[in-house]
Amino acid sequence: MSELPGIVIAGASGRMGQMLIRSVQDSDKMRLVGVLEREGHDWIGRDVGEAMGGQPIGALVWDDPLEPMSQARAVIDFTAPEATIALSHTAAQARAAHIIGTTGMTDEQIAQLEPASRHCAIVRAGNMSLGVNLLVQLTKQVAAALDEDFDIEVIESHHHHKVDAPSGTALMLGEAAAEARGVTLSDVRDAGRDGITGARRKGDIGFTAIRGGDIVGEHDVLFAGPGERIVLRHMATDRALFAKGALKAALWAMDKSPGQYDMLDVLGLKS
Ligand SMILES: NC(=O)C1=CN([C@@H]2O[C@H](COP(=O)(O)OP(=O)(O)OC[C@H]3O[C@@H](n4cnc5c(N)ncnc54)[C@H](OP(=O)(O)O)[C@@H]3O)[C@@H](O)[C@H]2O)C=CC1
Ligand SMILES: O=C(O)C1=N[C@H](C(=O)O)C[C@H](O)C1
Repeated sequence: MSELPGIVIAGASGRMGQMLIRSVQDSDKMRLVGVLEREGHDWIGRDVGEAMGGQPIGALVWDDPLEPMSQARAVIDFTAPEATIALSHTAAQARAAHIIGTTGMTDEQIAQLEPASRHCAIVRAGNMSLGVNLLVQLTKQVAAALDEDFDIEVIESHHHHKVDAPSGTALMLGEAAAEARGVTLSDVRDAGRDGITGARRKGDIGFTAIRGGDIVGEHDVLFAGPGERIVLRHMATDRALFAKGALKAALWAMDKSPGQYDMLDVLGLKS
């Protein structure tokens, strides 16, 4: 029996789920003990390698999370808000680290993760890439250096399947800018302009969401001031980037005390 730590992937048939399964299979630091899909999904009970159209890999698709998670040190979860909240209870019960990439969670849903975080480590980030997390820190630096004569806009582009807006990453960047300015994002957030909106309110942080084609994920933070503009940009061209960050977070979190963490903790970028 392998000594490598066991990993479970939730949302197995999803875009990120399948990418994560391939990444764990390619890793020599962890082993896949099972994957999760929702009750009634036609992959349930099958070997996930075969379900994905390839060779069997010895990991089954489960609808009962407790079974595979009893053998796991971490579960990686890129699904949907309601699925993530339900899974947090099982991760807590199994004392497995819960790595959450799911975006689109409301403040109320995020608060519902707190009881689980008393029993296991939770790492949650709207973007698991090194580049975006560096961009968060750069955004803080630039926003702190400029006054409100510079209007801040976060512009994000994603594929046409994406269901939430603004993206989790855009919100991370907006939070970073707001924190650096000493304001609360909900007080200055300006999203979804349409019609006679009135002039831009000084100090607002605006969000624009573009959806189209197969764009993996692009984020600009624009600082538009009198006579000059600064644009900080990240462009993701491959979802493997997010999977790489998630695997790093899983290895990091499995030995951590219960609590809530983010990718700045994992990457040692906290200022
Ligand atoms: N933090 C990061 O770095 C990144 C985060 N993301 C986020 O990850 C999430 C998933 O993205 P993506 O893979 O593109 O989406 P997909 O729609 O391709 O996959 C979502 C998966 O979650 C499952 N799922 C959805 N709702 C439920 C539910 N209620 N119960 C159980 N399973 C459920 C789906 O199953 P079914 O098909 O049966 O509905 C599917 O397998 C999104 O929130 C996205 O924004 C994406 C990339 C990077
Ligand atoms: O849904 C996606 O695809 C992505 N979602 C994340 C987000 O909402 O920011 C991260 C990445 O941009 C891809």
